[in-house]
Amino acid sequence: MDEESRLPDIPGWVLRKELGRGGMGVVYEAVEPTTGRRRALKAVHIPVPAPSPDATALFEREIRMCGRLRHPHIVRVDDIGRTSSLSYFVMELCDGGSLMDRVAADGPMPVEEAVPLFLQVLDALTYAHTWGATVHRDIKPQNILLTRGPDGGPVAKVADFGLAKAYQAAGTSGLTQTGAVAGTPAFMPRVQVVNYKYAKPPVDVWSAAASLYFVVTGHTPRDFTPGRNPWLTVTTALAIPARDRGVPLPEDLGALLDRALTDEPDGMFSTAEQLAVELRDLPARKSRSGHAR
Ligand SMILES: Nc1ncnc2c1ncn2[C@@H]1O[C@H](COP(=O)(O)OP(=O)(O)OP(=O)(O)O)[C@@H](O)[C@H]1O
Repeated sequence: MDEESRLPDIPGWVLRKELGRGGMGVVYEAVEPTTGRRRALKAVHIPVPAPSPDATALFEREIRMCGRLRHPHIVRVDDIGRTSSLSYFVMELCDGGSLMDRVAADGPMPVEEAVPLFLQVLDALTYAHTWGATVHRDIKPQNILLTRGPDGGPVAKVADFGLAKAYQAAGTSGLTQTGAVAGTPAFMPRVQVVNYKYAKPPVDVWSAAASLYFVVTGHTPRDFTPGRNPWLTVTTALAIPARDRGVPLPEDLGALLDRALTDEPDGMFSTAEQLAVELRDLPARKSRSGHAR
C-alpha cells in the first residue's frame, strides 16, 4: 500500500502527507484544489462504539467556540467537519512544526531565541484568558507551533485551543476513552491533576513556564520514572530547579522559572501578563550578558 492510499478521504481536500500525530489524532498537510489554499488538517478518529450525537455536538461546539479566537499567536481554525469515521478541523499551516519537534531535532534552544517566542505565547494566553474567556488546559511544546512572520522572523502560534475541554466534555459521554483527565501530565500543574475540573488561567501560565523550561533545558520540570503512574508523580514530585539540569542558564531566568513552577496554588502566577512582564524585564535579557552560572 503506498502512502497516498493510506491517507483519509476528506471531501473538498487533498491530503498530501502526514505532519505529525498525537494522542488523539493525526495532522496532515492539506490542499483545497478549488482555491489552492494550503492548510493543516487534524483528523480525530471517532471511537467504536460511536459516541452519542449529543457528545459529538458538544465536541464540535467547543472547537467552534475556539474558532472565534483571532490572534497573531493563536493557530487560526478555518473549518470543522465530519466523515463517517472521523471528526476533522482545518487550521493554519505552520511550516516550522512544533517546539517539541524542534527540541527533538536540535536539542535545547538558546535562551535568546526561546524567550521572545514565549513572550508571544504569553501574549496569546493573555488575549484568550481575557477577551476569549477561554483556558487552553493543555499548553505544551507539542501545541506551540513555529512559522515565519512577514519579515522572516520566527513566530510562535498556540494550537489546539478548546480541544482539551472538548475531549473532556465529550469524553464523559463516550467520545474519548482517555479517562477523566485529558492532557499531558508532564506539563500540568498539580492543582489541575488533583482537580481536573480546575481550569483557571494560572493553569495555562504554569504550563507555559513548564514548556519554556523544557525548551531551554531539554527536560520536563519533574522527573518521570518509567513504569510509575505519571499522574502520581505530578501529585508527589516537585519541579527540579531549572539550573540543576546541566544547561547553562542565566540565574534570573532559572529563578523565575522555579518561582513560576511552584505547586502552591497561592504562589502560582495568576495571569499570563504577570509572567510576561517579569520575563521581558529579566536583567540578563536587558544586558544580554547573563549566560553562565
Ligand atoms: N497547524 C499545524 N501546522 C503544522 N504542523 C502541525 C500543525 N498542527 C500539528 N502539527 C504537527 O503535528 C504534530 C501532532 O499534532 P497533534 O496536535 O496531533 O499532537 P499533540 O498535541 O501531541 O496531541 P493531542 O492534541 O492529541 O494531545 C505536532 O507536534 C506538529 O508537528
